[in-house]
Amino acid sequence: MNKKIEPTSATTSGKQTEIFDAIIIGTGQAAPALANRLTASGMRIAVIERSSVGGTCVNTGCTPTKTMVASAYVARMAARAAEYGVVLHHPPAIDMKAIKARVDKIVQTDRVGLENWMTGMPGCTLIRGHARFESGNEVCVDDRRIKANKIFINVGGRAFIPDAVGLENISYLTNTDMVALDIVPSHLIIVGGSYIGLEFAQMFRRFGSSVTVIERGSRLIAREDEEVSAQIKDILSNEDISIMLDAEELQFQKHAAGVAVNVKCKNDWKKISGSHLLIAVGRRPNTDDLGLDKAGIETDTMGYITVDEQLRTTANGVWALGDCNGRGAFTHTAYNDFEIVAANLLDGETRCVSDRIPAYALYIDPPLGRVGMTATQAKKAGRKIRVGTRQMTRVARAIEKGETQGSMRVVVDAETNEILGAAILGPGGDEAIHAILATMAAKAPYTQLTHTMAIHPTLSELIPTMLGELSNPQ
Ligand SMILES: Cc1cc2nc3c(=O)[nH]c(=O)nc-3n(C[C@H](O)[C@H](O)[C@H](O)COP(=O)(O)OP(=O)(O)OC[C@H]3O[C@@H](n4cnc5c(N)ncnc54)[C@H](O)[C@@H]3O)c2cc1C
Ligand SMILES: NC(=O)c1ccc[n+]([C@@H]2O[C@H](COP(=O)([O-])OP(=O)(O)OC[C@H]3O[C@@H](n4cnc5c(N)ncnc54)[C@H](O)[C@@H]3O)[C@@H](O)[C@H]2O)c1
Repeated sequence: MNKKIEPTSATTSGKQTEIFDAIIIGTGQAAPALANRLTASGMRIAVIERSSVGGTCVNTGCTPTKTMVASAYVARMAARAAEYGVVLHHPPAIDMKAIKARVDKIVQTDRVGLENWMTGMPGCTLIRGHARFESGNEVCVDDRRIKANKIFINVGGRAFIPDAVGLENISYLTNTDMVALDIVPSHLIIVGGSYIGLEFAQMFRRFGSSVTVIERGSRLIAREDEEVSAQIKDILSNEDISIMLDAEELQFQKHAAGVAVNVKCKNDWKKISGSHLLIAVGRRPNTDDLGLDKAGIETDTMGYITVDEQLRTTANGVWALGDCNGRGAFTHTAYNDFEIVAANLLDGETRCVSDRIPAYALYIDPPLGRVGMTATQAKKAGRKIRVGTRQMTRVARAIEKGETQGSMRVVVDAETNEILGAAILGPGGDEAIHAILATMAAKAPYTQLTHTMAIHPTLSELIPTMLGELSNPQ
């Protein structure tokens, strides 16, 4: 049985102050693991959460969306069943309430598991409410005042809502509303053609919605190389998702169908109407209501907390982890922030945020796995590069699976043979990319992979082949 360690208390200006060894604000993706390490080292800690334990990832981000992506994949394969010689006697239908029930069950299991884990840690007190700094080492939660010499901020972010004509007069959805839907919108209009917009676009198209994506840029998911953006556009267009690029200006109005959007694309105004509108144009950090000024914690103009390489803020004894520090916007970057802070604080190491190799995936189908630099970024950084590519139409496993959209690309430093980055857009691309990530982390030359026997038939077996056919230096 866990032994509970109680906080001590002191009285400051008539108000009882509870004293802990450490405070964690927000139960994002760094907090639970950090709480575990801190309490295991004997500290008494307070963890403060104003909403659902597990934050964005568990409740309104990765977990519900990837659960929905799985349902959307089944819907797609059911619709394509005849191509595989599988005869369905009735056309497949979508039961959105059942999809939502599956999502809710998985989310709840994760959330409750995390909550039980944290409340079961000896010396961990979970406080419900909104935390605000009173000073560099004091935090208020409603009428409770708590103090600690170490404070960790893991407050995450929320959907950014742009200033746009008419938006204040209509109802719109964010990622939080999307994962709570138990109906299929007849026409979903999505503003924003990046991670959130594209994942929801494809899944709701597969559930049966008409979908229009409106993107301000001249291409989708513009952080990627142009060829990758173009292939992603083709994948979505092939499923009859309508895509409007170069949307310089938007105006919103109520409409009998739900909402109308006037879109100015290259000086030409177009009007579309739909039943539902999703705003997916980025995130903003939850730092505007934290009282950071009282603690001397600086932010940039967007509200991201300024941190150094070890994630220390400008206030002594205060760290910021996860999306709120602007150094990453993924669950794995938040978790890596925990690993850096815990290693430096508890294990005597000096790990830095710049040591990590950028890596992420876009969960459309097929998924895009990404590591390191794109070819464009590598060239901008002044590197002489060699590029390898292979289309999925030339990958045996993709052909056998009937999933030949996409390609893989790798960027190698022409002088050092070091792998600088890669993109795998294809079935299992989110998993296969890890072989390249591990090779990069080991700082091994690309020839390490060309000399490794791979398993047949896999997508990964073509990585050495692709590396054996690199372009001339460019
Ligand atoms: C739709 C969607 C899909 C995503 N899919 C993926 C994916 O597939 N893979 C991936 O890696 N990333 C994904 N992300 C991003 C990922 O969810 C975040 O990067 C991740 O949750 C990291 O968050 P965090 O640790 O910074 O905090 P969060 O998870 O945002 O949690 C912060 C917590 O702090 C609490 N809080 C805030 N302010 C206060 C306060 N003042 N007092 C008390 N509590 C407070 C909040 O209630 C919240 O619970 C997705 C995001 C979205 C929106
Ligand atoms: N698979 C994943 O790991 C995953 C999935 C979802 C979200 N996320 C995280 O969530 C974060 C937010 O994702 P996101 O897609 O909302 O934001 P984003 O910042 O990645 O992209 C926003 C997109 O909206 C466009 N845009 C901005 N203003 C616009 C306007 N007025 N009209 C039309 N288009 C406009 C931008 O050009 C851009 O393409 C990401 O940075 C990512 O880290 C990750």
